[in-house]
Amino acid sequence: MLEIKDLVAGYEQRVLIRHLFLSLPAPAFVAIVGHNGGGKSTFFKILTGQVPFQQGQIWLLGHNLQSLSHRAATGLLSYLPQKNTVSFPIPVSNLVVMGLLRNKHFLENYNAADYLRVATLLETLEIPHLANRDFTQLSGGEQQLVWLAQLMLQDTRLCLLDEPTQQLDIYHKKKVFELLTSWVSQQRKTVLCITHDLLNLYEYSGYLLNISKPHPQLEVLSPQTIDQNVAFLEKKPA
Ligand SMILES: Nc1ncnc2c1ncn2[C@@H]1O[C@H](COP(=O)(O)OP(=O)(O)OP(=O)(O)O)[C@@H](O)[C@H]1O
Repeated sequence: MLEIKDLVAGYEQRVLIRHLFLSLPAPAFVAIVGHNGGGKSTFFKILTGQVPFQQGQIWLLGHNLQSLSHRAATGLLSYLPQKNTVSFPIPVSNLVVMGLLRNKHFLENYNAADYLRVATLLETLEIPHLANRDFTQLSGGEQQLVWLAQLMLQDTRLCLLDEPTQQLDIYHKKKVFELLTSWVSQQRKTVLCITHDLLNLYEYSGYLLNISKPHPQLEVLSPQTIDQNVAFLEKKPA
């Protein structure tokens, strides 16, 4: 699914990722953790082609990342950034349906079946009441759930989510982690999820990648590895 060999990356003089090796089986849930400014979002920006890397090789579903253009558009992966803004009024269902954009021909309209899929997803996320609301007037947490619905609609094998539970209340954090891990077990998706909510992960299986460690590697998610990583992250960053 995802093979990384000797990745070195960062910005100008500051190297953030040093000699990262990773071999990720599919499907899998991976929690990506680390201190603020440690390079987690940068790692996703490398995978989506927004930030170049200095050294190494990345293979995604058998494709060499450097030979691919417009990766997100190819349908290989979907990506939910940490900050996503909309500056014009738009009903929630019209924003979510755009998750189907890559399946459409130029100028092809969304149809009733598309909107039915949107309605079903909004039900799954327990936000059907938001369907006709103006997105720009929603709370931060409500907006986050709407973006998640749009990402789900893209239906890609690899999903990258940058702090999808950041603004959610306790109930919805739990609900979203349940949903993400169920995509893996039931729909065979591979989900890479940047999060600071380690304490929400005790009951799930998958992996943990701590970008702040000197030699980050996949660790099997378990109460023990969560506790070890919490203890590590409680210390001042090096
Ligand atoms: N375009 C850029 N040019 C130069 N430096 C950048 C750029 N984008 C991010 N950085 C720096 O790179 C470092 C890592 O940023 P990144 O957003 O990857 O961290 P993060 O681990 O996702 O942090 P957080 O947990 O706070 O979201 C930060 O110090 C940031 O200031």
